[in-house]
Amino acid sequence: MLSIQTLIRTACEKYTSLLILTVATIIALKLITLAPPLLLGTIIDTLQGDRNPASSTLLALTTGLIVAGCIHAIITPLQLHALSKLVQSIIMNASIEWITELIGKEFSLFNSWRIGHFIKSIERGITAHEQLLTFIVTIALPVLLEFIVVGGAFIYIGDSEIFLSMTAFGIIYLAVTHQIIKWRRRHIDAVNEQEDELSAHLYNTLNAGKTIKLESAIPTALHPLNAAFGRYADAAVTTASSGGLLSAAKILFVSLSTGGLLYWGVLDQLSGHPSISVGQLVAIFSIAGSYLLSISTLTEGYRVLDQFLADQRQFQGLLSLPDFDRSNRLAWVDFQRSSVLELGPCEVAGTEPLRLSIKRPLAFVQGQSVAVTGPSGAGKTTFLEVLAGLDASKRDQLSIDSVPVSLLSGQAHLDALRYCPQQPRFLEGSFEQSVLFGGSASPILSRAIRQLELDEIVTTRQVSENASNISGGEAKRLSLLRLINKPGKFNMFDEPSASIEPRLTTPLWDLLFDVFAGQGLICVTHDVDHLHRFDRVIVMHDGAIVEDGPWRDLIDRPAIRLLVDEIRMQN
Ligand SMILES: Nc1ncnc2c1ncn2[C@@H]1O[C@H](COP(=O)(O)OP(=O)(O)OP(=O)(O)O)[C@@H](O)[C@H]1O
Repeated sequence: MLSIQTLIRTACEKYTSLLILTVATIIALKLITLAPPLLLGTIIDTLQGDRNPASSTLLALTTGLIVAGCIHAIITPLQLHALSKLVQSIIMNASIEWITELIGKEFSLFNSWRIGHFIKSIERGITAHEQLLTFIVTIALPVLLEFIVVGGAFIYIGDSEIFLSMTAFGIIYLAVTHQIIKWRRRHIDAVNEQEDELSAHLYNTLNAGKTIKLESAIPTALHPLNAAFGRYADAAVTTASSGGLLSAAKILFVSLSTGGLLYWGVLDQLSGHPSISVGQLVAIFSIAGSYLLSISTLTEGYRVLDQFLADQRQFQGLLSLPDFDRSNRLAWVDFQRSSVLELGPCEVAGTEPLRLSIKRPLAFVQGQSVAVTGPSGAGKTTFLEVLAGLDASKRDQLSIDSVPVSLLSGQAHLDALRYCPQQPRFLEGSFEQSVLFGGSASPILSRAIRQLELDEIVTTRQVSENASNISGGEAKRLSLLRLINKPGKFNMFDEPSASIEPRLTTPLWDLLFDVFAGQGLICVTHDVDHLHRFDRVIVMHDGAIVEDGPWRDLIDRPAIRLLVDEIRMQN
């Protein structure tokens, strides 16, 4: 997570010329805004002081006033362009960095994240940084510059006491505002929490939108969402009302300070020996007014800063979650030609019975093909994910050629243990992008594409978002290509033949046995008709391994026959 200092350092080091241009345009704007009140004051004094003022002088002063307005109009878009370019460049790079970091988190987190909630937190984290940078460059820095410029102007006019009194009053105002902002923080947190909740409900509801409509269940489905809208509205009202106090403080500050200033000016004029002319009074009043407004804008910036810190804390929480690839792991290991994957006794807890309970050590030889079967909910996917090293808490018990997987770098781990989940997932775009995720095609791929009858899709189509333009069976077949294209030492498929039409089931298994002959092939499958083709079959029930051996040795056992009947019925 980027701290405020890092944001500022990035602006100074990487975007120096943009920063200089932004600051220069801001200074120019501040200086040019001083011109109209000073010129106006001079015009008034010239008109008042001289019975026959030179018309050329007055016309020159008036022209100066108009020219100042024109310069102001020219610099403003330039300043906005430089500012937004600076802020957006920094935020874009930071956002890319954050998302890369989040994608690199542990596998298990991807199951637990509530996507809508998560998206909202990221969005708010990014917006907070954007607002903070804008605040620093457009408010904090200009107010500092204005302090110097206005201070100089008042000293020049000879009224430094007025300037000091205004500044002291501004400091009191900021202190009061600080107390209000501190008191308001819990309301802000509450509204943020409700906003995240709302986003989570919205995502879930829209995700299930098609089914909700099919079941005519809109009122039921919208109930939690509507309740979330209600809670958000309540929290938003409280926050907005508490924000009213800040507005009241601002109005009080501006009216008391400008009123006080005018009071002093009027008394000065009435004294008989005024220390300043009417024109100077107009100029002072105008410059001081904009200075006081800038001080009140500072509080708005402070409110944003406070919000930023809250969003930063939440975002920091996400970024501090454990990474999959930690440093000091072995980037490269000289594995044996035919490796052995071993898993020690371990358990994965869940609802009773245990999701997985491995009582004895297991070994998988690379040349072996292994099927994992059992009824639905037996723990097959849980087991396969442990074997693929996706469960961080079991990586110490998992080893390849006696090297614990926990010691391997992320890349070495994922190159050795390849895993194809049950649910096909794609990126959007061309075949290489969407299916191979940017990888290049190996020589074996064209044969696999032909055998799985995917030629037409691969050559003519682009996979759309959510793969909505291809069928479920096509998606499943396409998803298998990744491991075929880039096999590892052990290749694990979760239900490779699920959703595949019966006509293509045998060619699919033929392909897998052919491509992965002599390499580790481990498949979770309900496809009992093809179990005899595997060297070894592991049968699971209630999270435990109940049988393990060649299918021909297992098939005649009465318990296995019963399980096979159960699996066939579920198919
Ligand atoms: N994230 C989770 N938290 C808690 N329990 C879970 C979780 N995921 C799955 N389970 C439970 O763990 C058990 C094993 O699930 P698993 O997905 O491993 O079964 P499976 O044999 O692959 O089932 P299927 O053949 O239906 O895909 C099931 O009872 C399931 O309800």
